[in-house]
Amino acid sequence: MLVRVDEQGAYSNLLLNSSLQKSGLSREDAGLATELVYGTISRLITLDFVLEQFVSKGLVKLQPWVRSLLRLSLYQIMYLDRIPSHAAVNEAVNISKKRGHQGISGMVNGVLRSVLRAGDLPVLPGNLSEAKRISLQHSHPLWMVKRWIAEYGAEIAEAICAANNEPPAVSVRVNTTLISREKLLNEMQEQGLNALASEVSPYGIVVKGGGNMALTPWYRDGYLSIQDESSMLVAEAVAPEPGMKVLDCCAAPGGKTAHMAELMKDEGYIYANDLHLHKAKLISDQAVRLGLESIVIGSVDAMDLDSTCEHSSFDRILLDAPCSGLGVIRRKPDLKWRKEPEDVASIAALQKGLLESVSKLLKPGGMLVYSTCTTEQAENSDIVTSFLDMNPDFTAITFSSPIWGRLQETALARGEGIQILPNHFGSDGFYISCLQRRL
Ligand SMILES: C[S@@+](CC[C@H](N)C(=O)[O-])C[C@H]1O[C@@H](n2cnc3c(N)ncnc32)[C@H](O)[C@@H]1O
Repeated sequence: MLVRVDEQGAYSNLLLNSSLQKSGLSREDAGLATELVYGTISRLITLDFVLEQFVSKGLVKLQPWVRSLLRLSLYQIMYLDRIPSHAAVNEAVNISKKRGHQGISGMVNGVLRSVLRAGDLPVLPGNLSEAKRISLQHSHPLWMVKRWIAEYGAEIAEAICAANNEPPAVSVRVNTTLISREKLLNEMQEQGLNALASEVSPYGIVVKGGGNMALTPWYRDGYLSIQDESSMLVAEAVAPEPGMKVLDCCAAPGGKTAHMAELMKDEGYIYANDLHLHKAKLISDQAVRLGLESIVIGSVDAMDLDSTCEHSSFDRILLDAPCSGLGVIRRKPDLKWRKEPEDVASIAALQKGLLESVSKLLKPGGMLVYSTCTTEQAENSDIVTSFLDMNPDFTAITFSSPIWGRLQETALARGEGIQILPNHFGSDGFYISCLQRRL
């Protein structure tokens, strides 16, 4: 998997899902494989910085599988307590004997044993700038660290990077049309799961060490969906009521659409649209699984919704916009190596156009929620602030969740919305802004 991500640009989350499904590994081994793949990818800059000091001909000259093997082994030595270092080295030597020749296994053995002798790593040069130090120590691209320092200051930038390297918690959203959170929580605890009520969302349960929750009968029977806790706040911010007419402009795979339908007790009408038809189909799969009938699927460019839907006709609109995704690096660690600074500017131009266009479809007195899973103000508060400047008939309103007070204490109020960072609650980075059209 590591070679395929490195060489062919494969997406680690998709590759892991498909490989683990085929592997027949036990729950524990699948968990370890996931940790090894994500951990090695997450810590790439630090691992390569250390390895460069021990591989005399340099990492680029190595065959891809040898480079990946060294990174994987060093990751275990530096970051995992449960695997004894000598076991990681022996395993690496065995693998290199199987895949290569004597010379390669000798080199792998030599490099890793020198690493062990070197003691505590990494040893960083003392003269680094703050940005460079954070980049090397927490393994994030320098441009990203610099952006976060400029936006949030060095201390928060470092906390974001550290949080991004923590394995994400598994959280599920309760389908309250079928069961209450309390009842599902009790069932889970009775079955021996380490399950706790989410402190971020009243619809969430955090499950530790429970493996893949999509394989449980609760998932099959529609009692729960797998969703990040921050992401659960978005439908709550939309606050749709039974009987309302709701538009979800960029809806696939449908997590927030389904949540809105659940909040509406499946009474009313939700038009769930996504540019990509194959992705829009995922929304109907979820709706069927969850027993939700109020969702109607569409597939057009959201820029064209204002010519296909009646103006001023929706009570609520959710624009969960396509974004750079820099708030979800914990779940998709290879994302930090794929993104370029230019990506933020180009997606911001699209977001601005989408917000302007879909806002025409909102009824006077209705509410439009703009959300993204990114940390970048260029995609968040800047978009909302400039929209409000251009549209005086809209005004930003306070998020009406019962946990708003707690959110307000921790998350940042930014540009008429809230910015949740990955270090705030250990959930995804999200931006949410509620915009009301004046009557
Ligand atoms: C952040 S994701 C939405 C996640 C979704 N709201 C959920 O909770 O499951 C953004 C979605 O926007 C879609 N998209 C991108 N550009 C679009 C456009 N111009 N019009 C409509 N959908 C678009 C993508 O296919 C992607 O599924």
